[in-house]
Amino acid sequence: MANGKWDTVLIEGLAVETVIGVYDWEREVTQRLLVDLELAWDNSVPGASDDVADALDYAAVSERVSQCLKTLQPELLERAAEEVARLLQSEFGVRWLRLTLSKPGAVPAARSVGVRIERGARA
Ligand SMILES: Nc1nc2c(c(=O)[nH]1)N=C([C@H](O)[C@@H](O)CO)CN2
Repeated sequence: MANGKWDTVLIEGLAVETVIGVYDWEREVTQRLLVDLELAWDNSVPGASDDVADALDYAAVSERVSQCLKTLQPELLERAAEEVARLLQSEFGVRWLRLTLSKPGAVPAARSVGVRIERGARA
């Protein structure tokens, strides 16, 4: 963040049911993805105004991310992550983000598998 603040807005464990996967059977079912987001935002402005219009509205972001994933129906988690990152930057003006996409059912022997990306710059 240009003003030296390192504030974030968090979304943790956002569950989205969608078609995702590379195998034929995966194109016939929905599976649960979990989305974790750290989004750089200057929280001092809404902290002073107490106005949600100054905040990064985590409810609006959650709704849009969920809609994106349900529509995209990608094969790879990597593709899903890139598209979500792109919309957060272009539609919500997020300058930096860390995004984790988990697919808890994908590897039965693992608690979860997934990808994590960071995009943009804090400063
Ligand atoms: N790096 C990745 N590896 C794999 C992915 C993926 O999205 N990214 N996907 C699959 C399959 O769809 C898997 O989830 C089925 O269990 C395999 N590897």
